[in-house]
Amino acid sequence: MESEPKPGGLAAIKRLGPYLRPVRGRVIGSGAAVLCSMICGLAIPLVVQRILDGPVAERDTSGLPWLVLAVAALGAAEAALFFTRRRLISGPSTRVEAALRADLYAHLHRLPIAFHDQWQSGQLLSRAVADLSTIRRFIAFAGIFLVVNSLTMVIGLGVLFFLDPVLGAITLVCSLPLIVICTVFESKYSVLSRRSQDQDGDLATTVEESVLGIRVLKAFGRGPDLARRFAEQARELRGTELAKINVIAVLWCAIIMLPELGIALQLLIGTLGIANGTMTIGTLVAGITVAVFLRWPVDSIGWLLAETNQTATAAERYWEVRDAEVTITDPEHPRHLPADGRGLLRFEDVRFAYPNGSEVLRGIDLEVRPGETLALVGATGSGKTTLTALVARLADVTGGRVTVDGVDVRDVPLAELREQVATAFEDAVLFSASVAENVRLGCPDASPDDVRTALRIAQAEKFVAELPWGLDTRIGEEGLSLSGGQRQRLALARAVIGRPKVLVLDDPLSALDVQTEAEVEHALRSVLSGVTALVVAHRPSTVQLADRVALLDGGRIAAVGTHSDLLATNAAYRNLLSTMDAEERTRV
Ligand SMILES: Nc1ncnc2c1ncn2[C@@H]1O[C@H](COP(=O)(O)OP(=O)(O)OP(=O)(O)O)[C@@H](O)[C@H]1O
Repeated sequence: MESEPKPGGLAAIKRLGPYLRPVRGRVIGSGAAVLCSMICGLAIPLVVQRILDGPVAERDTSGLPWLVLAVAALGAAEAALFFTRRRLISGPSTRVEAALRADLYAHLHRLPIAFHDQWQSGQLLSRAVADLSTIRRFIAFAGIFLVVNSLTMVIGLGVLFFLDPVLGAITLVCSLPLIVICTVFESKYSVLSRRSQDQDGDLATTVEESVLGIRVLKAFGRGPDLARRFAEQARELRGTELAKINVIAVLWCAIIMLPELGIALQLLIGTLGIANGTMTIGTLVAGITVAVFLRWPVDSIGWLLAETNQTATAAERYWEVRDAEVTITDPEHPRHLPADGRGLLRFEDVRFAYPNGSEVLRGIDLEVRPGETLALVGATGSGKTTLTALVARLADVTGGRVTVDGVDVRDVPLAELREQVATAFEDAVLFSASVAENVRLGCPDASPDDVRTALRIAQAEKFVAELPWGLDTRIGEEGLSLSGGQRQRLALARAVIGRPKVLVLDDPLSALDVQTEAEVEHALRSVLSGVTALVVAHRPSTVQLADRVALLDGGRIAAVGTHSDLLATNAAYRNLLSTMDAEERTRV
């Protein structure tokens, strides 16, 4: 996922404006506090000049206590204002980070499956965590100091010109090359910064995939291969980080050398001026003190520019996700599913093509009658999963329409549609939460009784009761501590708990033994007799439990009928069934 930075990284930072607006008072207050603190620091050399050219030069200490008090007061104010800055900014910066993160997370949920198919999860993870931390640091520190330190440099130069125009001119001339060097640095560093942040995302993807797929990797002994790939990616990232360090090192060299050169020149010219009587000792010491005070604002510029660059890249990466189009949205003129509808599911001349592929479905006409269980069979890759995804609008048809009780699913508010159409997938994903919480994902308002009924329907009640804390047992990340069959039964319970009118099961029974599978199907049919079910079947045993079977071939429904009719009349169906049979025997 590597890409060169687009021009306008600063525009990406500017777009964060609406998030900063509610806290702008505190951000400006924090900037003002640190600027005043800097001004206090810059005023101290002016008092020092008075002390040297007054009490010290004239050996008269009468005015000394007030001048010393002024230095102490300015020092105390400088410290207090610095403290105020930190107190003012810490709340707003973390609040902006939290709001950006919450909006990103909500957007990720609204984005269609097609988006998630194309994006590596590690890239999303690094944007949601690392990039947003970079943005927070910028708001709390780098952004404010970039402005304040630039102003301090201008004010400091003004003070130097006020003290002595020659001292001011020396500092100015020594600072000008820095602007050229910083511009060159800017363009080089932004390319490297983007590369390293993308490589960081790739690294996160590898870690995440390895952890999720740890069983497969162990079973196939592929751990060392992955470790090598990880080491290679880590090496690439290290290379980019080293290149970044090299660029910064050149910048730092200039940033340190030029002001030192300036101080040396000030000492030379100043000493000659004192010898000629054109400058006082107080002015020279004050000038040098101001030049030394300006070291931090000047020194920090390199680092602050690096942070700004990194933030521009982070903001760009953030907006890339936020700008991704939400293609599956609520209809403008919603229609509701009829309250007395019984779940008549129809596919009318349905066509579908993936954005980067050819047409998978080429005119599907199919009806699943209310209360009927229809098994969908077809060769691998024939489009069964794709077809099932269209019912709950996990993807939208590219032609034709899908209707539930006569209403186009695209006209139904998404929340209502997904309440009435429940889907259980082949890959039973469970979350790090209790059994009850996992089941309740299908219907957040469900009572404990509803949870138990759903578990009973899915034939999961018995094994859940045997878990150490029953319904409250937390199941590990993705439910890894449960067997495949147990996970699928929980996923099934989650699908039925909301008592949907239409149930779409994408082969959710594949990991169950034949006996348990039959029990689950039997329970499903007896308890939810009013449900219309579309079941992707990979096993003859599942097919036999359905009322009718549809054969998907070449992007069309090649045949529909009862299992026995199709067996008797359709050669392609017989062939497919014998393949399924052979596969099932090898599995047993
Ligand atoms: N996200 C995607 N982008 C592009 N093509 C895809 C995508 N997902 C699936 N396909 C392609 O669409 C076709 C149908 O895939 P689908 O998963 O619907 O088939 P299936 O019949 O469910 O297969 P199986 O029986 O193996 O589960 C396949 O050729 C597949 O490669």
